[in-house]
Amino acid sequence: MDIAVVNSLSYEQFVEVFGNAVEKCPLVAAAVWSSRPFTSIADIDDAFGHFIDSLPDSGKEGVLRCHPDLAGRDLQSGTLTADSLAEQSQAGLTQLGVAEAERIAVLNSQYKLRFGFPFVICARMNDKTSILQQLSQRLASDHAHELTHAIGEVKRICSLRLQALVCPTHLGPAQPNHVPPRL
Ligand SMILES: NC(=O)N[C@H]1NC(=O)NC1=O
Repeated sequence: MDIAVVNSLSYEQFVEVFGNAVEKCPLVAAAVWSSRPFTSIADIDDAFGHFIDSLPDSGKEGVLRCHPDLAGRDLQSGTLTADSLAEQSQAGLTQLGVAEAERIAVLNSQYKLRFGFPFVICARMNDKTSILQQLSQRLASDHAHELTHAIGEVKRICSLRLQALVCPTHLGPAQPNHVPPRL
């Protein structure tokens, strides 16, 4: 879908297409629709990012709480969203050994107990080793830093989901040696 098509979507259609850009938070897409017309994917991405940043801490925590645990119950019971399943699978989290699965489950519980929201990381930019490392490291963080870090990861996940939905064409003609926008 290109930008012109995105800009032509009704809000119902926009929420249908982008409703899971932020995991299980269609409200974000519903709010971002007001920022049309968009000029590029980067522009859409900025609108999602600004809306998330504008939330109070309780709203940011709410966004995090909509995320499933990595390698958690939803993965085992087959109830992950298609986006999340593809991401967790790419990071190798569907292929964990018994010890690795146990370790991530223990760390996920400790993390939730400490911060009151689940550990969130952009699975597509990591593998199971770096995820386990960062989970241990971030457990030692303080609440304010961790909230900021986790929301940064939500925005990374969102950027990659947007890139998969919108093709990088612009309203103007393609430039030679065109470099796609960095998200
Ligand atoms: N908990 C968590 O990080 N979940 C997510 N990460 C990601 O890349 N996709 C998710 O669903």
